[in-house]
Amino acid sequence: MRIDIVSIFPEFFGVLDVSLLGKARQQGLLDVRVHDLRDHTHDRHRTVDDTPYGGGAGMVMKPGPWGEALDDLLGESETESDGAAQEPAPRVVIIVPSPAGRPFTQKEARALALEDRLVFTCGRYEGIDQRVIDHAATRPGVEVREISLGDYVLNGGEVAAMAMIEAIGRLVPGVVGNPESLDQESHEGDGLLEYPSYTKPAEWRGLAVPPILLSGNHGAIDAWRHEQQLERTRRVRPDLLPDADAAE
Ligand SMILES: OB(O)c1ccc2cc[nH]c2c1
Repeated sequence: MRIDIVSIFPEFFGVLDVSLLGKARQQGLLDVRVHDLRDHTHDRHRTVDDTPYGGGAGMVMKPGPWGEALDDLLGESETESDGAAQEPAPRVVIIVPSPAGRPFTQKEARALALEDRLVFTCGRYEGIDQRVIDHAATRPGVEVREISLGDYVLNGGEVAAMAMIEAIGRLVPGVVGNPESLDQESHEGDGLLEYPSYTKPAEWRGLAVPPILLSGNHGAIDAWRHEQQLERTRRVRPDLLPDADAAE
């Protein structure tokens, strides 16, 4: 999978050189490229924002630099090209982190992990001129998704993009050493929250590991873990319960 990230803070993504995703990049499982939006400005101050039409507080990111950045990544759209016959455009999903977007879910992370190419456009200020998003959607082979991390507002799209890239990248086949470990996580499988985990020592600060986990009875352990998932989900996220369990 190739992932392109466009931001005015490219240094923000240095962390993608380390840990699991850094190893995946070295192994060629992920091809992550970070681009500075200001490389697509042409004035001395490398300006990327301006005042909003219609008034209001804050600044809006200018369409020009974004249009050129996406042209650079995706090739010029048909309205700019000479209209000559082209090969079918490869599919690309442009992800626009936005508090006005659709909530990001593990289900969407799984789907996006199957894509060949993602482009993250990280806005700042009051956001990106809407025409950038509208025009991007007309590009051949491009799907644009405005996605929110949750019902809160960050200062820009970089943190949201980083979270989504980690959630998606770890699901790309080969990135996580033991793919079975992904099945037991929250929001996977039956959608319940994960059960509590314990490791040595058997007692710590007067707190013992639940005896069932030391029994060696794996059928009973599985049953106990499922009940723990149900109890935790009822307590913390009843909205995730299957209808039958919710009625209890
Ligand atoms: O909360 B967010 O996910 C988010 C995303 C993008 C921008 C751009 C300016 N503020 C933002 C907030």
